[in-house]
Amino acid sequence: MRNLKCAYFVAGTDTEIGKTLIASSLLYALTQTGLRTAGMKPVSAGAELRDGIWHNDDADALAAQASVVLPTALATPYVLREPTAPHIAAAREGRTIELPHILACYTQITARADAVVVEGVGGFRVPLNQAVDTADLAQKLGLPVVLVVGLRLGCISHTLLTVEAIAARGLQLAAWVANTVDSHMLNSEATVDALASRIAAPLLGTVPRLSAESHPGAKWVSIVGRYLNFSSLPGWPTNATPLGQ
Ligand SMILES: Nc1ncnc2c1ncn2[C@@H]1O[C@H](COP(=O)(O)OP(=O)(O)OP(=O)(O)O)[C@@H](O)[C@H]1O
Ligand SMILES: C[C@H](N)[C@H](N)CCCCCC(=O)O
Ligand SMILES: [Mg+2]
Repeated sequence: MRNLKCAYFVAGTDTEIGKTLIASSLLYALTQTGLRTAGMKPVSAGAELRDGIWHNDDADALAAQASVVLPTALATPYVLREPTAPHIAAAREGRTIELPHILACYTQITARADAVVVEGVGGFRVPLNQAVDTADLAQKLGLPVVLVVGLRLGCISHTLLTVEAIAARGLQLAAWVANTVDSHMLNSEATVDALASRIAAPLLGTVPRLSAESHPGAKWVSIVGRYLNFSSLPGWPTNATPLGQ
């Protein structure tokens, strides 16, 4: 913990809306500054067996942008096999997700890294077991939250509910990102404006829907950073150069 300069909890308005993409982009930008960076996906649901090891795509994506190599047992203490609600996936494997174990892993990670990005699972109140959910995990970690909004019809209410839940846990909403899920959405700019006028935290930027055609041969993690200005994040390293420059 002594060396830790910054750490963030990346939450989302839903599952499959870009948390991993934005968390990876954050890690990419932090790694560029020369910091020792680590990614954590404490609970993952959906894994495939390769060479006798269960792999989760999110955990692998974060690890690919981090400079500190962590054992899976620390970075992702719960690699669950089925791509379903984690408490259900865990129960079907005869496992129970335990918050104290996740917190102990996080503490060990902070001893090895200067910057840590933790990705949540699904939306903000996904159950982890019968007693606790992702919001409890975020609260116990006590990290500033970066909220990824999946920009599509319905996201206004999802976002405002999530912002309320973050505040109810006494957590700091450090910033939010609008990530385009539906590129055909009507009035997407007005939607972002409507959210911006209701959220008392900075908008890091709006990420368009990327495609192999729009950005041929490009690494998406670096492309995403061009649309985001991370500098308002608490603890953001002062030597970081905006990725668009
Ligand atoms: N702006 C974007 N442009 C193009 N593809 C995107 C964009 N954002 C996300 N995606 C794609 O959408 C899918 C879901 O994104 P991602 O895995 O980051 O979501 P998530 O919120 O982390 O999901 P989960 O709840 O499973 O962790 C991925 O295939 C990702 O590459
Ligand atoms: C499998 C998926 N991609 C996520 N990892 C888990 C999403 C759980 C959502 C649970 C829910 O809110 O209903
Ligand atoms: Mg993810």
